[in-house]
Amino acid sequence: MVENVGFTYGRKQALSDVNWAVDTGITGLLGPNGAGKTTLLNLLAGLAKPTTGRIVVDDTGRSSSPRVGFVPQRFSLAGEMKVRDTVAYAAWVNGVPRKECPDASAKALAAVQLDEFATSRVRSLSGGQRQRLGVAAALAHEPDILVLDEPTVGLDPGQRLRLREVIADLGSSRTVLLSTHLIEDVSHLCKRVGVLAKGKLVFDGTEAELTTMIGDVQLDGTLGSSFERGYLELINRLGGVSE
Ligand SMILES: Nc1ncnc2c1ncn2[C@@H]1O[C@H](COP(=O)(O)OP(=O)(O)OP(=O)(O)O)[C@@H](O)[C@H]1O
Repeated sequence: MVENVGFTYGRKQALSDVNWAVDTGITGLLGPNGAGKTTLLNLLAGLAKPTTGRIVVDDTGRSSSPRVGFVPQRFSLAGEMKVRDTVAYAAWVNGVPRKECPDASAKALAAVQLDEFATSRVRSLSGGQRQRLGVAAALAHEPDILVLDEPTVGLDPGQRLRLREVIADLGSSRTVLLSTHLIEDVSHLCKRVGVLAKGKLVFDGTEAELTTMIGDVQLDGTLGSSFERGYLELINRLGGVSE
C-alpha cells in the first residue's frame, strides 16, 4: 500500500523509503514528535503526493481519496451547525447522493455513540464528543480505510476510553490506521504496529512483538523528557536510525 515513499518539505526530508502494508483491523503508527506520522497520514488521505514512491489503496491502483476517511490532528467545525447536519454535509462533500445523506449521517453517528446528540449544536459538545463527531464525519461516506491522526491527544482519561471503545468497534469490520505517540493506545487497540523514527519505518510487526521489544523501556504516555528518552531507547532497540 505504501511503496518506497519519500516526502520532502523544501529541503527537509520528512519520510524516506517507507514501505508499509496495512490490513483489515486496527493498525497503529507510533513514533516520537516529528517522526513523520502526520506527513504519512496526509499522503494516505490524498492531501499531498509523495515526492518519491507511491500510495496504493487497492490492487487496482486507484487513487486514495475518497476511499479514505481522514480525521486530521486538528480540525474545525461550525459551532452553530447541528451535529447531524455536520455529518450529512461531510457525506455529501464526499460524494454521497443528497437524498442518502441523512441516513448516512444517522448511521455514522450511531457508530460513534453520538446518536443522542444528533439535534444538538456542535458548540455544545465536549472535546471527546467533538473528536467522535470528527470520526463520524470521516465515516459517513463509508470509506474503505479510516485514518485517524492522534485522535486521543488532549482528551481526559474518561473521554479517551470512550473514544477507544468506538475505535475498537470500528476496527472490527474496517481497516483503521491510527497514529499516536501513546503506547497505551497501541496496546489497547492495535493488532499490528509500525514505528516511524526520523522519517523511516523502523518496526513493522504485531503489537505483541513490539511489546516484547519494548521490554522495560518506559513509554507510559507521560509527556516530557523521560518520554522522549524512552523513545530514543526503543528506537535503539529496534536497530536505530542512521541520519
Ligand atoms: N509544513 C512543513 N514544512 C516544513 N517542515 C515540516 C512541515 N510539516 C512537518 N515538517 C517537518 O517534517 C517532519 C515530520 O513532521 P510530522 O508532523 O509528519 O511528524 P509527526 O510524527 O506527525 O510529529 P507529531 O507527533 O509532533 O505530530 C518534522 O521534522 C517536521 O518538523
